[in-house]
Amino acid sequence: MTTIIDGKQVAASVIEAVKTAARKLEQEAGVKTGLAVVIVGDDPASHAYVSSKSRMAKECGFTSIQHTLPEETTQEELAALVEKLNADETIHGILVQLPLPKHLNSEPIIQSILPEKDVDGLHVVNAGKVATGDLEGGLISCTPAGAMVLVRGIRGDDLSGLNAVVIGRSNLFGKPMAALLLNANATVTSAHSRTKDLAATCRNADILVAAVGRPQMVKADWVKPGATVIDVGINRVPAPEKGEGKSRLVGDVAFDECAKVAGAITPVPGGVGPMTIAMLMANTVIAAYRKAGLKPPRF
Ligand SMILES: Nc1nc(=O)c2c([nH]1)NC[C@@H]1CN(c3ccc(C(=O)N[C@@H](CCC(=O)O)C(=O)O)cc3)C=[N+]21
Repeated sequence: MTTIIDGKQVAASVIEAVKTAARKLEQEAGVKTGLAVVIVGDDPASHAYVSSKSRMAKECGFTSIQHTLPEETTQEELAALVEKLNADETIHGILVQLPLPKHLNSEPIIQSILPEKDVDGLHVVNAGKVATGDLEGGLISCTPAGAMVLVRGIRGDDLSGLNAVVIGRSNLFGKPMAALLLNANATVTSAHSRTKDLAATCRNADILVAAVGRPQMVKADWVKPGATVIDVGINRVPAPEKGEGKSRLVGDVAFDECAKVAGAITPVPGGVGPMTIAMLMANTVIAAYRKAGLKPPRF
């Protein structure tokens, strides 16, 4: 029997733990956790993500502020807002929604966020801590952190003796994911567009993680029987069966066929996506605990 991993349910239990932690921080230290989300421009998909982040932050009992800046915002204006939020004592987490409009350079903006407020885990200080295995000291990028929670739910905390293959090598996901798996003692392969015989490489994986952005690229004959398959892809594809002009979300894994081979598999939607938002909330309350000089709970 294949386990369909319910990311929504796991995310809901993370959110419950975050709520409890936020309440405790408020009662014991008088600190209300604060998250600032910054969005530039009017891309509808980005606005949808940002409103679900703001909604979730309120549900967790945080102060949630949203800064919506016009498309024509300059680099200097955005940098000035980040500086203001860095200095704001009531804000523990800052998230600048990506991608930014094309005329803005995201890298200096991300690197200007104080590492202790970088709840996206994208600052080089936080990326470096993940790379060196200092998982208690920094903030871990939300999507790989969420994917690891799902992996641990199936395979446990210690991945000794297991082969893990991560397809994709982005700074946003593939690199930190490979580092987290390695840190949990898996034998890790980072596969990518230049990998020779990707299918054979993947068939070796006890844990297969796909983050390439190609709809349904991973096929059943790439999956080792019994493997844990984590699908990080979110691709919107036409769905004429739902009506003209309609679309649906699919992952990087051909779910129906791979589910017949895998031991456990995440669906899209309802897999890694909800975990990303849950881990963002977890990072924010962790940042608030540290600012108050308290040891944060583990999520
Ligand atoms: N600074 C920054 N940090 C991010 O973490 C960030 C970002 N920028 N830009 C965009 C991506 C995308 N992202 C998602 C979060 C949740 C779902 C999610 O909950 N997805 C649902 C489905 C949502 C739907 O139906 O559209 C699911 O997979 O079940 C998806 C995608 C965070 N991102």
